[in-house]
Amino acid sequence: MDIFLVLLAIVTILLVITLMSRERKNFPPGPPGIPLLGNINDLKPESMLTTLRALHKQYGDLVSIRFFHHHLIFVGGSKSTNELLVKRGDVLGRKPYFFIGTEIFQNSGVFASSGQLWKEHRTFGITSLRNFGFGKRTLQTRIMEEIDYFLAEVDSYKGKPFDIQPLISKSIANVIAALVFGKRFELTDRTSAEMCSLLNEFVSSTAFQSSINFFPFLDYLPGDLFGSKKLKRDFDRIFEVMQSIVDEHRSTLDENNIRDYIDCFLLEQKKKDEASEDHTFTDKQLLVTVSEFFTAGMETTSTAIRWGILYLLHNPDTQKRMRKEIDNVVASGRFPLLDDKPKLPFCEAVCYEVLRIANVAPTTGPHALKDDVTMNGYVIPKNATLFIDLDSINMDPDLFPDPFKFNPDRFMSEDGVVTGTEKIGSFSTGRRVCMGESMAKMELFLFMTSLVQRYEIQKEAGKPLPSLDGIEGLTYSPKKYEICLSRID
Ligand code: HEM
Repeated sequence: MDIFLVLLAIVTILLVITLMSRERKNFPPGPPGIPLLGNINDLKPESMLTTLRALHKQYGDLVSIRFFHHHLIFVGGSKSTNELLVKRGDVLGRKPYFFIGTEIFQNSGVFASSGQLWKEHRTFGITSLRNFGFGKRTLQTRIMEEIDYFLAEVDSYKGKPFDIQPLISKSIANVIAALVFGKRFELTDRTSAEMCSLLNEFVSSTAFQSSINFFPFLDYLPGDLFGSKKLKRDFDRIFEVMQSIVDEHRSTLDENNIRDYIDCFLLEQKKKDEASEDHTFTDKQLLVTVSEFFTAGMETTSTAIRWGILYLLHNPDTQKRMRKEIDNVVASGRFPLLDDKPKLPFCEAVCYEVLRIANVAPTTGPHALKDDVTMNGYVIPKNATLFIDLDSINMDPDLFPDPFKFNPDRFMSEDGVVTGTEKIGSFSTGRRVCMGESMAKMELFLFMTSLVQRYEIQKEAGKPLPSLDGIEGLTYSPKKYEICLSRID
């Protein structure tokens, strides 16, 4: 009898999966996959880039992948992405289930939230952070201060080979920390080093397309094959540190001296509490938003700078040309600034080429639609998980001929002006476009130009050039490498 029941249960489950995984008419095309299991063999997080490139080549802008009964739809290409996210505007609905967003960030914050909560806190975040320089030129002063510390630390290596990752992470973390926490950490600070290391590991060791993001039950299996338990442990520690920063702010909050984003939030919370209003300015919302801003603001930009240094190492002529341009415009004894940018078009073009070719965010995070959407003759169902494949824009040979070649001149017009940068897909587009785009571009330009002005980027004598292959995770990051930075005096 028991065996009969078990068999019946198995057959029922298989039947349900089969029925749920049946594709409707005009479903976006994709590889056929194994019955019931779907395409679990076709999309491996560690080789997602190459797989998605091949799938778009074969099937076009819309590609569907099935994990058991669950459909993932990848929208690629500039035209289709714009059609969906810009022309149709308000198509994105509630965030679908994904482990990181649902279990770790509890669908709070900005990145992991949706609907009214997302709208309110995206707007509040942008407005509050702007008071402290976010997206404004006044942020330059903060970045230049950090560059001073950064270069002093670089000097201490005296041209000897070293891994620049921890230093870049901590320096970039300090820029966002100034806006969000109102303070910078010493470059030797152990907590800051621990946060950066946990977050770097988090983004390189998991992917939005990992099975744990679609099948919550995997977290309950014994052991930690899918890394979900470690992820929870690491975030418990990150939240613990963030909570202590929030507590410190709460105990020293002064309405007449608002220091940073946390203060703005706490003040808003207090006002709403005092007015006995129902509101979303909860402690959980604060903790998650602060952690998201810190993660998004630190990891992506520092990864882009690391790619930039690596590409310059591989392209010494580009370094020389940047340095010549800087030396012609910037008097010795000071660093390049944003006001110099119009006179440093090649340097700016290099930054754009780094953003394009490095593909720091190869796909967006998961999204879902409010309703079924018909496009390019296919129907994208609202219960599918949707990803925008930004890599397919940045590597589109029609937009960027010979896309795998590092060629900053593709962004230079014949009369030496920066051009064509709007074609880049790196920050996504539409309502969910990256909140920190202008900050990231500012940091990339200022860090890269100051570094090239002062040092020659070289590989360690006798060693081969480090690989330009990256590690696929939540972001696409370079493998660990060492460089020598020899001072130019
Ligand atoms: C090179 C650097 C960066 C790249 C390539 C990048 C890329 C992106 C992309 C592609 C998205 C869209 C994600 C999606 O739709 O799921 C995004 C969202 C976001 N980014 Fe960035 N980002 C960078 C730097 C920054 C910085 C410096 C911040 C500073 C706070 C930031 C904050 C955010 C936030 C909060 C979101 C979520 C926006 C929303 O869902 O409304 N990013 N970023």
